[in-house]
Amino acid sequence: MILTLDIGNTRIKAAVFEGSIILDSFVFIKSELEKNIKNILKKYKKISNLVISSVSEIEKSIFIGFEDVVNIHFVSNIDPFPFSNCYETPLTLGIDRLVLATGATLKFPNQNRLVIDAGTCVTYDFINDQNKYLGGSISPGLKLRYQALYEYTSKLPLLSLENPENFIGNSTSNSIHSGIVNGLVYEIDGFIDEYKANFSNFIIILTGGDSEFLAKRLKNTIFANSNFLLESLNQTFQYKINND
Ligand SMILES: Nc1ncnc2c1ncn2[C@@H]1O[C@H](COP(=O)(O)OP(=O)(O)OP(=O)(O)O)[C@@H](O)[C@H]1O
Ligand SMILES: CC(C)(CO)[C@@H](O)C(=O)NCCC(=O)O
Ligand SMILES: [K+]
Repeated sequence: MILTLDIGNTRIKAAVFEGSIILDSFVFIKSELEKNIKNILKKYKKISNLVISSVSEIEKSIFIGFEDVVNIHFVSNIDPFPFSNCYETPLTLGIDRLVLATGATLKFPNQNRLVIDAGTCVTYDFINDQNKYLGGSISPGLKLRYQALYEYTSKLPLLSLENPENFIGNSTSNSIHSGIVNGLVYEIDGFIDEYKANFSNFIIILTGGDSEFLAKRLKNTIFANSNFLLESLNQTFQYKINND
C-alpha cells in the first residue's frame, strides 16, 4: 500500500493506493499535516511507502518521525521521468508539473497530451507524441484572481466564486464574476484551440480544485479528473522504482 501526498500551494491532498486503486483520500491544511499522516498510517497499517510531491516550502523534518514506519520518497527534478525534458530551465520546473506530465505520458501513450491543472495557479503542460515535454503556461487560478482584484485596488470587494449570470456584467459584482470566470474559460478554450491548430490527435486532461467547475463551462470537450495528480504520483513512484 502506498500513501501519496500532494503538497500544493494552498492545500494538501492525500490518497491511499492499493495497486492503482484509490482506497481512501483526504484534503487538509498544512498545519495539520503531521496529525493527518499519523492518523492515516494508523488506519492503514499496510502502507509501506510515502510518496511526496511538494511545491511548497515544507519542513522535511516533519517526516523524520515517520521514517521508522514507512519509506519516504520526495519526487525531485533529478528523478527519472518517462519523457525527455525540453524545458530550458528543467531545474526550476514545478514538481507538480513533472508529476502531471509523467501521469499523462504513461496513461496516454503515443499521442500528444495537454494537462491543465486549475488550482492556486493554472498550469498548462504539453508532452508530444515523441514523449518530449515542451513546456506550457502558468497563470493565476480562480481564487487568486478574486484575491488579486481585491488586494490591488481600493474599490473592488473580495467576492467568492460564483457563476456569472451574463457575459456583460451589469454591476460591480457581476462584472468581477464575468471577468474572472468567463475570462478563465476564454483563456482555457483559447489555449486549447491554439494547441489544436498546431497539433493533431491529442488528449486533454483537466485537473485541480476548480476542474469540475470549469469543465462544464468549456466549449471544448475535455477529460476532467480531480485525482489526476495523486494518480500520477502513484505512477511516478512505480516508474522510479522500475527505472532507478
Ligand atoms: N475547500 C477549498 N479550499 C480552497 N480552495 C478550494 C476549495 N474547494 C475548491 N477550491 C478551489 O480550488 C482552487 C485551488 O485548487 P487546489 O486545491 O487544487 O490548489 P492547491 O492546494 O494550491 O494545489 P495546487 O498548488 O496544486 O494548485 C481554488 O481556486 C478554489 O476555487
Ligand atoms: C506554477 C506552480 C506554482 C503551480 O503549482 C508550480 O508548478 C511551481 O512552483 N512551478 C515552478 C515554476 C515552473 O514550473 O516553471
Ligand atoms: K496548480
